[in-house]
Amino acid sequence: MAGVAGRLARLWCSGALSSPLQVTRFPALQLHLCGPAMRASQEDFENATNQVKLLKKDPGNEVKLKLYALYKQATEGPCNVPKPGVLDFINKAKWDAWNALGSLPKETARHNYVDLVSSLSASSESSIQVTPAADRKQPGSDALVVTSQDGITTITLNRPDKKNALTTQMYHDIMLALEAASKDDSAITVLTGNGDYYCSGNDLTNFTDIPPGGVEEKARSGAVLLRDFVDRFIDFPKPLVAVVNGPAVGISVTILGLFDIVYATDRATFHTPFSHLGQSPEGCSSYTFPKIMGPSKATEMLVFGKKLTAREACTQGLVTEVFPDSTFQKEVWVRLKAYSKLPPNAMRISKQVIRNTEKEKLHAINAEESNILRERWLSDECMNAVVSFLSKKAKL
Ligand SMILES: CCCCCCCCCC/C=C/CC(=O)SCCNC(=O)CCNC(=O)[C@H](O)C(C)(C)COP(=O)(O)OP(=O)(O)OC[C@H]1O[C@@H](n2cnc3c(N)ncnc32)[C@H](O)[C@@H]1OP(=O)(O)O
Repeated sequence: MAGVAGRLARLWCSGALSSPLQVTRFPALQLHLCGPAMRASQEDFENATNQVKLLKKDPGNEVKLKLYALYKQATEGPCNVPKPGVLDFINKAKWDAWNALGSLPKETARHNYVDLVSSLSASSESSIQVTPAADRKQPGSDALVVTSQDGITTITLNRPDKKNALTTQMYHDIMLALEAASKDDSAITVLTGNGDYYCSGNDLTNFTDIPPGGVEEKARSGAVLLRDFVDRFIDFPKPLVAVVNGPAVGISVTILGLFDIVYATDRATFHTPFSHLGQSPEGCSSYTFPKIMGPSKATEMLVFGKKLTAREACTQGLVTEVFPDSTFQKEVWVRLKAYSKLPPNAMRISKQVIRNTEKEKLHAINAEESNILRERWLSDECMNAVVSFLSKKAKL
């Protein structure tokens, strides 16, 4: 718990709380006790802590301190640490905020925290809404945030400083999240990214963690992971929507052929530079792309690494609809919320009728692509491209 609180504190107190005058004059907290019917569950609370990380608007110092205090009270109870010195402005402001909650019960603090996050989310332009309880496992790291509301489960890639590049942990977490979403009571599942990128594809540092079995072992396990990962998309039983909030690279583009709908901001681009990287197509794109856009356009993308704009990708049929960046989030979520109210069983069955005929073929293609890529990863062409990127000599 201290770790989460620490991260929250670091996240919000680093720059924003640098003015001690500003933070020390916030008014006393207006808190009220709530009855049993108003209590938030532990899961609501955990969802709210995830939601907080996705707020797009800075809520201001006072609110940040309120959140900090409520979080501490909800997780640790009344303030129990020594008061920081008067010159330690930031920690003193935080201590004051926590201490001001007195003996407020943990449950009430949890409820007030959820309430506060909920009001912030409603007023922010974030695409993600505060989530009610959903019967699902949370993935094991902050790099992926899963929320559920209004019949929509949203899986958000949350490594904006690394352009949402996919670590091996994230592949595993996405698989877990898809598994849970396939069983929860949501009607639609969405994959999106936090920050300016949708996803920059495979994290190239995945190549640096070589096990005792050497590079062959690494390539072998990488191919198994890739195959499992793509299999989950092939088999996903409910409508799967990509909300492409910015540029997309590599595997985040190829798997779009397995989504049911792809909405993109006009700022998005679609780039599969496999030859540049000494690699080969995956995500079933060797089959879905020629089918979607014809073999020649698919070759331009998958062999020559042509980067498509959102509008070009829409013309080619890879993207369903493009929205102006300024209204993207609003328009897309209004649309998805309306769709999510349709009868969920009918939607699921209709999706399966559309997709099931291809499933067996897609699994075979996935297996083949993964095998070919395993060999590619051992090639000089691939090694050189990865070393070049990691030594900052090359970018796409
Ligand atoms: C044998 C191993 C197997 C492992 C298991 C794998 C299982 C599945 C594999 C599936 C295979 C998929 C194939 C692909 O996805 S190919 C595509 C790979 N992606 C790339 O090559 C993109 C590389 N990134 C870039 O070219 C540029 O970063 C960018 C995306 C064009 C953005 O450029 P920009 O100038 O705007 O931003 P920065 O470069 O400064 O990026 C900010 C920081 O983010 C780091 N970053 C970005 N993308 C990646 C990435 N894909 N991998 C690792 N790191 C990435 C970048 O280094 C910066 O970090 P820094 O701030 O620390 O310098």
